[in-house]
Order: sequence, then structure tokens, then C-alpha cells
Amino acid sequence: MTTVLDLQHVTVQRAGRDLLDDVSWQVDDDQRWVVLGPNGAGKTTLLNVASAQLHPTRGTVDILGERLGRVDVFELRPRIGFASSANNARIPPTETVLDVVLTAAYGVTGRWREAYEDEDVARAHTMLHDWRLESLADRAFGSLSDGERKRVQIARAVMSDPEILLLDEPTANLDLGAREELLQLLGEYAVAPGAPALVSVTHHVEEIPRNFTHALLMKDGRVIRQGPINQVIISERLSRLYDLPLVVAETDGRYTARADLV
Ligand SMILES: Nc1ncnc2c1ncn2[C@@H]1O[C@H](COP(=O)(O)OP(=O)(O)OP(=O)(O)O)[C@@H](O)[C@H]1O
Repeated sequence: MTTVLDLQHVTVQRAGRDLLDDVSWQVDDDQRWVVLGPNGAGKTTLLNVASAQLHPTRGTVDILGERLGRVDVFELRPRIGFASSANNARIPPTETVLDVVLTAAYGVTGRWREAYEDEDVARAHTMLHDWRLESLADRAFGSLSDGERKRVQIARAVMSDPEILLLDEPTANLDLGAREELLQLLGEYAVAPGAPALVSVTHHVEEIPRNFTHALLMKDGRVIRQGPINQVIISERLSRLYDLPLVVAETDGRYTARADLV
């Protein structure tokens, strides 16, 4: 077991506000985390720190054994997979799905004059197969549905064989079928041999994939609770998080929540 993320007393201040407030959190390589919390809780800010995009105002951040502030982030970032809708804007809409995934091997978006190794092309096809994108290989990224784009973002993030994979709301805006398809893939990936540590931000307990092991609850920039998922995603804890009486249930590794307002 290796610790891949280690945040100690991390505070991020912007415009006089604490977006993160004294956050301490450790992720080991065999753990799969879900991060849950209301709008504005600081979840995306936390992922931005964990992906070496943002430095803390106070506290220490070690990612893959390297201390932020001491390491060259341009060497560190290729070791971190980060799939987020915010990255969509960087992908040229005319780029083919195959090229969107393939260019990840070179840390660029937009194919230009790179010469690709056969090995990389073969790996890109494997990624398309694993994330059920093979039939879309030649389609322009800009022509895809939201569900297809989400899978392309993840395939791209996984292409460079990251040591930690961060997912920001991977199932947001998906219809029921697309959501369930992606949750199935993520649940399988969570236990796939050689899969990296996973951290997935979500708004809904229904969107937690199977086989996730840990949960972190956030509110107002602070960690409210963290630990093994079956001790955190429970009625009492979520009711406190959302200031609402909630009934949380787990069936076959999937969760549901509803207000208990009868
Ligand atoms: N650069 C910034 N300057 C000032 N405030 C910011 C900045 N970036 C984010 N915030 C604020 O910090 C808070 C946390 O934002 P963040 O995006 O991390 O929350 P979140 O939990 O991901 O929210 P959501 O679920 O709505 O996506 C929000 O109130 C947001 O408005």
C-alpha cells in the first residue's frame, strides 16, 4: 500500500474567503473515494489541489510522494489523470475521438505534427474498447452526446496510465441509460487489475459506482466526515450534511437517498 495523496491542514483562500479550510485527507493506492457535498462546498477546489493545478495558501500537499511547491508540476501532472467537463473547452471540436485519446500520450490537445508510435495507437484503441467508444473512433469530438464525451474524457485521462485518476462529476447531465452505462464501467474499473487510486466527485449518492471504498463529505470548505464508505454514506451523516432528514439505503453496492418528510 502506498499513499498517493496526502493533504495536511490545507487552506485555500481567495478574495478573503476560505474555499478550503483546514482540510486533512490521505488517499492510498488501493482506495476508491467519492467526494460528496452541496454546491459551493469546495469539491472542485479540492480536485484542483489534488491535480497540482492549485497551490494551497497554507498547509502541505504531497502528491505521488512529491511536495507541491518543491516539485516541478509539469513533471508531476502527467502522472495524474483528471477528467472534468471544464477540460472540454480545450479539445478542438473537429478532433476525432481516436486523436483526442491518442494525444494524451503526448500531453497535448489538438493533433498537429506529432509522429505517433504504433504502441501508442494500439493503446488508444484499447482505451476506446475499454470505454465502449470503438464505434466512435472516427467521429468528431464536437458531434458527440454528453454521455459519449464523458467516456472520451475518461479514456483520455486513463491513456497516459496515471497513478491517480480524478473525476469531477463524471455522470452529471447524463440520461438514465448513459449514467448507468458509465457507472457500470467505473465500477468495473475500480476493481480492474492495475487500476490507479480513484477519486470521484458527485452530487448524488445514486451516482456512486460499485466497489468504491471510501467517502469524504464536504461543506463550506471543510471536511465534515471521511472514512470507509459504509460508515459515511448513511442516513445520519447525510442528513447532517444537507440539513434535511434523509433516508439512505444501500443495495448490492449501490446507494439511494430520499427525504424523510412524510
Ligand atoms: N477563484 C475564486 N475566487 C473566489 N471564490 C471562488 C473562486 N473559485 C471558487 N470560488 C468559490 O469557492 C466555493 C467553492 O467552489 P467549488 O467550485 O470548489 O465548489 P463545489 O463544491 O465544486 O461546487 P459545485 O458542486 O457547485 O460544483 C464556491 O462558493 C465558489 O463560488
